[in-house]
Amino acid sequence: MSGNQDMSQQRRSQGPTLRFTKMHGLGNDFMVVDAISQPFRLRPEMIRELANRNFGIGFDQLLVVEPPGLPDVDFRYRIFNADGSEVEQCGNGARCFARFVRDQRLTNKKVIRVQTAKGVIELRAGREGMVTVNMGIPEFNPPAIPFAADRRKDVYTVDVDGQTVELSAVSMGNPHGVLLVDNVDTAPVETLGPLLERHPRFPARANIGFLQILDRSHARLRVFERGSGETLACGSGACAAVVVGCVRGLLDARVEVELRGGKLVIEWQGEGSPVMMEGPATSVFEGQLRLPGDSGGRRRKSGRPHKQRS
Ligand SMILES: N[C@H](CCC[C@H](N)C(=O)O)C(=O)O
Repeated sequence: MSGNQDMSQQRRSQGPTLRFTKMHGLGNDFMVVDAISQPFRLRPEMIRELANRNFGIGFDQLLVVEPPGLPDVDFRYRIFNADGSEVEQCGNGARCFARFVRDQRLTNKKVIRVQTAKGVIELRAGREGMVTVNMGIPEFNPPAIPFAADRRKDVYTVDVDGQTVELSAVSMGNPHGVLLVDNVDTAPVETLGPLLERHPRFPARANIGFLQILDRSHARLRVFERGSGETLACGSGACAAVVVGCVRGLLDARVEVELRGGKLVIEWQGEGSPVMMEGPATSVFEGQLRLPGDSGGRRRKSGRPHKQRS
């Protein structure tokens, strides 16, 4: 589908129908697809078209539910940004994932273990659509983020756009850069966000958080997300910001993070321990669309099912 064609023009080529649910976590919005009960395979250019808010469905990320690839997990959780890139982690998406698999009766468990591209995370469904996620243990070692530095530091200086900025770097399974700002409302998100997202010192690109600390247990945050631009909320970004604030001695173990779309509660007991995130998951509508004839769950030429990545 070329860039200027919209979904309606594609309806003539009668491909498979795809059922999906539109969801969001504090306004960070998702197309969620059950790829267990329906065949599913989308190329990056198709994901970009579907993510388009004028010609497609419109979303920050596509979340895909697949059968587990490991013995001790319930599902596999794949995440694609609006630019079609597949990534390792999505915190707001994890909460919506937990709500989706229960709403769709794919499980009745309250504690759900899901395999992501970077490990296993645990989701716990609570009351009134609230979900708590064990987001795993943050990683500060530069090669593991990845971030180009000869050794780990709490604060790095990075040359960008003719200036030198101070930022911290951490992985929540996905890479994050975090800058401290006086006021998120006036922070240079639109200018520095895209430049740092693609900065050479982040060889896999990065999500860039702008953190305003109000006191030791309250903060405000805006995030320019890798592959999606600024979103109304970023769960892994809130986790990254809190652990950075803790390591720099500026935040306590339990922090309420105010994002443009609402509030998350983040808890972290220090190095080596996992980050816990609690927040809402909202289901907006269910839909279905006709995919172009050359997409969907067509089996590989050899007739074997689409290879499950390990
Ligand atoms: N843009 C992110 C993925 C989505 C993260 C965000 N939506 C969240 O809630 O954690 C990345 O490329 O690593």
